[in-house]
Amino acid sequence: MTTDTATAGAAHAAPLALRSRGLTKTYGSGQAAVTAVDHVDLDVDAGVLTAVMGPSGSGKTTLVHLLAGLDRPDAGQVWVGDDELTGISDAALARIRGRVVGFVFQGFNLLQTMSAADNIVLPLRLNQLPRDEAWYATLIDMLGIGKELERRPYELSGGQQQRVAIARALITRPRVVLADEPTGNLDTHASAQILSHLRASCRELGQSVVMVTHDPTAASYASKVLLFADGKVAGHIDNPTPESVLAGLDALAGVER
Ligand SMILES: Nc1ncnc2c1ncn2[C@@H]1O[C@H](COP(=O)(O)OP(=O)(O)OP(=O)(O)O)[C@@H](O)[C@H]1O
Repeated sequence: MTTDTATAGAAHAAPLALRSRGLTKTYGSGQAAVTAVDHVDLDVDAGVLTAVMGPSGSGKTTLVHLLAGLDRPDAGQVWVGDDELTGISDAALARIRGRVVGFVFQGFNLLQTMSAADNIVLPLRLNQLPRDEAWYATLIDMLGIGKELERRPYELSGGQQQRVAIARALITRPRVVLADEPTGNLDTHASAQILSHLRASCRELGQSVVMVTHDPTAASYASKVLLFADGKVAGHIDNPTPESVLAGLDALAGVER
């Protein structure tokens, strides 16, 4: 992810999964106003895993909700590929969002009355998209959930549920998957598995993933870490390691090492 100042709509050498210009969101008004996202320009490369890190309250969740079209900005624009998510009707937004954006949010509810398999294909039904059996089989195989398909979510472990949620996010082949703390409640082993799957879906399947995390180890699975502070992009780290991420966060907080 870069913060270049290329004009919106200009040709780019590398394909972009996601783009924003002047993205701004303020909560409240008057003295109580908080600008959670403050004129953010982003270019997210296609086919890579990007992590977003920063202090609590810096605006990360607000940012991914705006990028996903789950929330409306006060100003600015968002594009997923060539589709603009801003400045369109709710109906048009829902139509685009259902087809081009996938979500993996912490505690994102799987429907308990449905089997894992039915949960996974639900976005296809909701968006009247055809089922691609080969793609379904690829996802089940990559995520290792072949034995879990007929079980209900409450019969699955947290890690298994999260893998089902990832399959559901990927089933429509969305251009972008946005994930908010996708490993927040998982143990180290389950986290490593989920992150490997997300990274593999980028490397092997050309998926683009933007993931908010507080965990430097989780962030080190990404190709790029975006550092976010006070609603703004404060820098980024290429090819991150847990150490370089910690150093970046310390620098952000003004901590000497
Ligand atoms: N619905 C809301 N109403 C009012 N203020 C909000 C709302 N949602 C978020 N905020 C405020 O906006 C700022 C950014 O919040 P946000 O949740 O985006 O931060 P974050 O970086 O994701 O935080 P954390 O890492 O703690 O989850 C915070 O000051 C928060 O209090």
